[in-house]
Amino acid sequence: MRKSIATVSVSGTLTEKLEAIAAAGFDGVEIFENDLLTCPLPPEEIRLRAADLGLSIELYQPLRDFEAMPEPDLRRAERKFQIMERLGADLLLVCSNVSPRAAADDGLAAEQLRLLAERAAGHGIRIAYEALAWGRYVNEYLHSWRIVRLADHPNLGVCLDSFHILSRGSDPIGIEAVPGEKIFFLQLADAPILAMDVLQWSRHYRCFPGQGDFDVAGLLTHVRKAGYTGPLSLEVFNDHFRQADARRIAVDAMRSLIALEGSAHPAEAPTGFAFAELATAEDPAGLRVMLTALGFTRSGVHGGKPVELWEQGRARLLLNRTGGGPAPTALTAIGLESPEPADAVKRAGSLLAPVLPRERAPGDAPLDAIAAPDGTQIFFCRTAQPYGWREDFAPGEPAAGEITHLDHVALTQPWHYFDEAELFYRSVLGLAPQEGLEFPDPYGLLRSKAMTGPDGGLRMVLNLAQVGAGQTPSQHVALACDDILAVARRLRAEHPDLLLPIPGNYYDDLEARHEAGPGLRGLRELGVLYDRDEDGEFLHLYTVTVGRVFFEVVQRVGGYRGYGAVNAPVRLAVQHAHAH
Ligand SMILES: O=C(O)c1ccc(O)c(O)c1
Ligand SMILES: [Mg+2]
Repeated sequence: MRKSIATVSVSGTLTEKLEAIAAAGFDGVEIFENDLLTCPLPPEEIRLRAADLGLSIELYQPLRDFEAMPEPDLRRAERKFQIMERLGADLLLVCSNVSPRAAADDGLAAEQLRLLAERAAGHGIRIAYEALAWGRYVNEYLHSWRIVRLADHPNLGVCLDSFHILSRGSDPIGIEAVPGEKIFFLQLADAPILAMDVLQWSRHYRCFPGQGDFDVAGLLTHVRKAGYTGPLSLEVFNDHFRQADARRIAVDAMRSLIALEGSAHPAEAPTGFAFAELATAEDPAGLRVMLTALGFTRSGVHGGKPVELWEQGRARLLLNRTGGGPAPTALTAIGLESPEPADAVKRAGSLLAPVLPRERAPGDAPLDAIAAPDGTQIFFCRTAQPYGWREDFAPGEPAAGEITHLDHVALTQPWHYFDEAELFYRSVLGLAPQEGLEFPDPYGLLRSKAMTGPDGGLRMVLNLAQVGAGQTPSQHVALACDDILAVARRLRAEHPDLLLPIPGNYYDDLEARHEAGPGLRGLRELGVLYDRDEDGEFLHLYTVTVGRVFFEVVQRVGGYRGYGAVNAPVRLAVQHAHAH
């Protein structure tokens, strides 16, 4: 289907918006009235710009508060038609009346819309009538369709907007009863479920399909069944997107439509972590001490690059000293076990992820990599033969210790691009978002969302440092083990300085919340934190930060699926105290 986007969805002047939208590969645009009013170019010039960029102007919007009024304002409508003719747009969006002067009278609304459609026809223009979720009387899509049917004019149809339909909890199955040729336009937006006034929700929190909680794909199925053949057009009002880079947001928008249509290259989802890679200084003495204390050994060195392989069980860490400079240790890459790495990278490319050039010497295993929104490199690879990446390291046997594998990695996301990251991991890696959480930090708020693979094999946590919390490190590698108390005892005995100390108040509260069973005994002395849900228990500890990264050791008991979120504020507060 043709792909379009409303100019209100991206930042900039109208010409900047059009350029960004065209660069992302869209076929058309909806021109939002405010973008035209504030543009110094005459409509004829805008028309030419769009044409030069290969964009068709799909729709002009909106005409407000028109129907069911004491008098229809046809003079205003005529002026809009003239502008549209100069613009080369032949579809006008009329959104349902919000004025207190509107009458609750479907017959009157239909009569006036019919008049409008008749006038529009004289200019070769058609009218798409949209029920705003907060319309005074018309706020359900089936109501707008009843009025359109009553008006019965070939130049009048409905505009369906997924936000208005799904925010009100209307059942989109009713769309199938609307003849496809009477659906003049389809606007798509997603949103997180929020308990707030629907107008505020719509104007500030819309996001692209796949970034929120609505079943936009389900709605699209009904629209297709109805026989709609027009464009898929994104219409997103979002405070962050308005401030972000237009080109980047436009690409994100296009990714959303590709994922929604299901037209990306197919690939099986990664099944787990092959490795996590830390970029580190020339002589990462502190990091080596930390890894040794955690039970890792250096089991291999890369044949051609200053990269060390540190292993314990199936937990694998690469220390990459290529940068060599004084930059602090940072988590810069992850390797994902992929059934078919070449397919995985094709899928990522078809979803507009930047595919990184392969840098490998002859004889090295092929490594396909892409860049995640935060710049983290993601390698699709296989640890096992043939083409196992581990062979490049002349590896010895991994050490046997308590640590068994990587449980999850947590990545810090750039400020205005959290939604982009969520859609990226959802569409490219097949991860499902869990409930978004917010944690108090002594100097701000940390927003966090866990993303999990189909069988729980791959877990990632996306963090967003809100205002003030920017200094708190939240990039970390979580290591799974079967006996966290043994790990904690050894650290406590040999490297007490590497353990993040946990306040006694935390344990007083923990003992108040949970009966002191055998699981809880000794946690206070060892600095181990605890959580429990219906499915199991979770024990975890944190190390101090090395550069910009810290480690977490976790033990999952039973079917516990979370990440110890209740304990995050304690961790953040202690990290602050440590850093200052
Ligand atoms: O928020 C609004 O006013 C508005 C305008 C036009 C639309 O298509 C819409 O969905 C909302
Ligand atoms: Mg709309």
